[in-house]
Amino acid sequence: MEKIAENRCFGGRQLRYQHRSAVLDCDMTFSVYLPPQAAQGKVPVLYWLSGLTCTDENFVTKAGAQRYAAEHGIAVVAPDTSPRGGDVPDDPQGAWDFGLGAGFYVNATEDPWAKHYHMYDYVVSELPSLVADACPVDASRTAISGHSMGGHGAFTIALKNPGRFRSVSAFSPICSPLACPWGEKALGNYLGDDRDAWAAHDSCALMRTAEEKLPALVDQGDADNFLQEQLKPQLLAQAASSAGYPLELRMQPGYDHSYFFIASFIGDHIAFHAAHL
Ligand SMILES: N[C@@H](CCC(=O)N[C@@H](CSC=O)C(=O)NCC(=O)O)C(=O)O
Repeated sequence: MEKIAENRCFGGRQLRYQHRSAVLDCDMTFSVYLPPQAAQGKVPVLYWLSGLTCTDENFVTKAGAQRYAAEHGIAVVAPDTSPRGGDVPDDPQGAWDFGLGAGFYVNATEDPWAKHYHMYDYVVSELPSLVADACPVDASRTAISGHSMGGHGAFTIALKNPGRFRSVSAFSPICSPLACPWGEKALGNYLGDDRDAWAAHDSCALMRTAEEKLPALVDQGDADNFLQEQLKPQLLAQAASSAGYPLELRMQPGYDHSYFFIASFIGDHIAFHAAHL
């Protein structure tokens, strides 16, 4: 693994690494913010999963998270959103909602996607091991968050890995890929036609049977143009209510789907995770 960038930021360091991924069979890049406290010893860590079309850099350059991560002494890891490289297949029509930049945090089982598209294993296994080797983080104090497709990733990964995370949050998450066009396209292609296989990556389905109940926060803008057709937070609220899951869903008036929304509330999310780390 090679460090390819380092910038001083709020007394800490914003780092970027490149490495060969065995799980994805391609070269990958990820970013880590280390707060000033990391100079003295291990710090808790927040994994951030980005949305469709993003690389590791969107969150790092647009969310303004470093100020709050420095305040609370939390490292923040931001991976890319899909495998990358010339031999990684993309959407045949070049659409932005599938393929490159749209790995959906699952392990594809269908060709031609199955060779590289294993973002679930990458985020759950390979990446934490690389981070632990390179950075002073305390893996026993880990939280996860994300935006849109990354909110789906954060919730499904937290729900599928009890004991691993202390808290989970999301901005504008895709709440049920079983029930929206983005999810149907991605999971249909990556996992095939069997919708039972999709349910293993659906936050609502997973929440209904969850044994571990993590502190959970969701922010959703009510002026988000993807709200009705793709995101459907009411489905997550219903699943949480029927399962007795402690989800706080905050509808934020006038906010859209952009990083301006994330930047407005990322401080709340980092404080929320800090309280549980
Ligand atoms: N290019 C698209 C818009 C795509 C978009 O809005 N992507 C979001 C995530 S959407 C769900 O996963 C995003 O985070 N974009 C990156 C950014 O920096 O804003 C279009 O043309 O509509």
